[in-house]
Amino acid sequence: MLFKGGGLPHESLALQEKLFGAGPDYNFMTRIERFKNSLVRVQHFIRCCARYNLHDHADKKWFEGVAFPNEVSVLGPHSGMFIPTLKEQGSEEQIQKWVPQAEKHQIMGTYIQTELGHGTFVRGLETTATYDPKTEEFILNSPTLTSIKWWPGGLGRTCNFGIVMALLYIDGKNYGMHPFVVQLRSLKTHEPLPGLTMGDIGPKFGFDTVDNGYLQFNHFGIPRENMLMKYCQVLKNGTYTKQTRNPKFSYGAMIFVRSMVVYEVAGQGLAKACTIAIRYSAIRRQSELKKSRPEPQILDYQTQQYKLFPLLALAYAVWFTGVRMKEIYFMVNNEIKQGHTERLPELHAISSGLKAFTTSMASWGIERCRLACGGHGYSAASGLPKIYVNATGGCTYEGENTVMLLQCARFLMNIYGGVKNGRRPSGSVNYLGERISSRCTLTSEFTLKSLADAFKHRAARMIKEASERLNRLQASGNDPEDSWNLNSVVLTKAAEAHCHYYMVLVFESVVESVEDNCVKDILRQLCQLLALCGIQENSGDFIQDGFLNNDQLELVKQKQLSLLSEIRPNAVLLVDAFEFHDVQLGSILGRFDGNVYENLFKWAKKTPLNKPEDLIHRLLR
Ligand SMILES: CCCCCCCCCC/C=C\CCCC(=O)SCCNC(=O)CCNC(=O)[C@H](O)C(C)(C)COP(=O)(O)OP(=O)(O)OC[C@H]1O[C@@H](n2cnc3c(N)ncnc32)[C@H](O)[C@@H]1OP(=O)(O)O
Ligand SMILES: Cc1cc2nc3c(=O)[nH]c(=O)nc-3n(C[C@H](O)[C@H](O)[C@H](O)COP(=O)(O)OP(=O)(O)OC[C@H]3O[C@@H](n4cnc5c(N)ncnc54)[C@H](O)[C@@H]3O)c2cc1C
Repeated sequence: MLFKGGGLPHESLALQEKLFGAGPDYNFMTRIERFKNSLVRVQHFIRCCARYNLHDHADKKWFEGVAFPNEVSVLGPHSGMFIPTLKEQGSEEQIQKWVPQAEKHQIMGTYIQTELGHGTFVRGLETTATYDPKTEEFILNSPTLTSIKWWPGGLGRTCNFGIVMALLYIDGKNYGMHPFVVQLRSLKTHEPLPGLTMGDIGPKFGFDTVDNGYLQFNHFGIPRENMLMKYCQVLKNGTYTKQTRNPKFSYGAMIFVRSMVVYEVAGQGLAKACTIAIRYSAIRRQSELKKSRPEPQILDYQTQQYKLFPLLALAYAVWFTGVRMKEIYFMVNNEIKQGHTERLPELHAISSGLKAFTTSMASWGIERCRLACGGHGYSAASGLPKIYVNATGGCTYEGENTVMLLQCARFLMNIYGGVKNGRRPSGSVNYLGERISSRCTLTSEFTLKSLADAFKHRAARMIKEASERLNRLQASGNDPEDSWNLNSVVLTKAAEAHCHYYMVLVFESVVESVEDNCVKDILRQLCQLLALCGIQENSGDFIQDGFLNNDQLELVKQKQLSLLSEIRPNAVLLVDAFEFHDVQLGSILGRFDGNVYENLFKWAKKTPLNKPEDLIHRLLR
């Protein structure tokens, strides 16, 4: 119950739906079959929402976790981007017009921003929306090959609406990127409307159940009322007005998804992979530890523990950080709605940084879980390939990770520059205003405070050095842009150090808040392991300025190893505590009942290659 709280009733309801749990095995389907099967489940999900009166987004999420295990359905872009953008960027009238239809799934939408030629550089997008006061329409056009919209989820076959990000032109003047609500397909025939060329972009690394698509506009007219007008308006006569608000408000949908991805993608993905690998390691027996004794569970090998327990600690850390990230998003977004925009830059920085840091760590961790399962980990029956291909997409979509770290670094450089000029930082960066201690106080007790302080020191030092290096590059004659580029590796590492510190701090605060002493002790061990592994893996960062000495590093190593034995008795319980149902894991290796071998054999017998098939038979005869 540490994790699920009020969500369980909805999950149990979803698990009762036969269509979700049973049905054909995903691994034996072609891409088209996977896509069709997902659509069937989407329709059933929509029926369930009506039947069980599921309106609240969180309630639906619990349901979705069972209906679409380890995959994104076309409902992802619809409920994760289309509806939030309508709500955040639409005027009251626009919200009244479209949101109820969208929430009842009478219209299905997506978020259409990326183009063939540009994804990262939003200011480089080329699609135009030119206002014509005579017809009171915006004319959407794709002027070049590279301006064709490319990637939006659900665009290929499913969605009949989309929010299109396009450059607004009035009277020859470019007003920059704005969001437009565009009907794409007929509500009767589902055919693309005249003036639109659209389809699916083809097979991908993962995301098989989503029809990521392309869209080319050929002078396609939409009513004036379809520009989302909460922050900027175009009047009938073509007059452009805007509130004196931050132009980056039109990037709000991206901040929202980045904030959610930490928990929904990185936290969930890694926790599932750890559940599979640790349960399987308790079932699998191999080799000899002692002569003439039964083969041990592979989880008893110290090397196996060394592979998996740090990932378990990381899974807990990312999960808690994801929950905190969501809370911060909703808190700051409420402030923004009330006109207080002061914390927007910090929200942008921390959501960009954590999205990048946690999805990269989770991808790496899921792959390590697969390796830790040996041969059976390589089989699709492990469930790990599906978890990996979907989670690793999070490193690219919603802002490529390096680019996101650089956004975070940009904020850190601004703050550090301010501190140098006497400003006091606050929130997640308040430590940049503190004096950095030059020696580490770490002792063999390894209190969580002393561990967090070590990460604080590392982050503060790396940010300071990145800033000083930037200044030196400029002082030696490079212009600001070249200096930034020549310093960008150092900047990304400073941003990672900041995110790492943030994650350790969140974990520490969760441990401190737990009242049950037994649970607290176990979580403390995990938090210590997370921090100690972070120190060891990045030991250069901690010894470079003499902060940590060799004796302390030796203590770190010793404690890390002793924690492995301390965590071992609770390891399986710690993954059971995530409370993933077998349907959500989709893994034979990670089955709750541990009945791995019998089910692997049954599963292999069902593989389509074992069915009589004329051509294969003729070729082999
Ligand atoms: C409900 C549950 C949800 C579940 C979610 C999980 C399920 C997922 C399902 C869906 C699956 C996939 C969806 C994927 C969808 C997409 O990928 S949509 C496309 C996303 N595209 C991107 O993310 C593009 C990335 N690029 C950018 O964001 C920007 O172009 C970039 C920030 C890189 C640069 O923007 P510029 O305009 O060029 O800005 P700069 O000149 O660099 O900076 C100017 C200042 O603006 C600040 N800034 C930038 N962005 C923001 C922002 N979003 N908010 C606030 N402020 C911002 C920046 O820091 C600069 O500030 P400064 O001048 O330093 O003070
Ligand atoms: C599964 C998936 C789903 C998606 N869904 C949607 C969707 O629903 N709607 C939508 O609009 N888009 C969607 N996208 C597109 C996605 O948002 C973009 O692919 C993403 O933002 C990365 O942009 P890019 O492809 O231009 O990468 P690129 O920018 O071309 O990245 C390539 C390399 O260049 C580097 N690079 C680029 N710029 C810089 C820089 N300034 N500094 C340093 N390095 C740089 C990157 O770090 C990277 O290594 C989706 C993508 C994927 C993979």
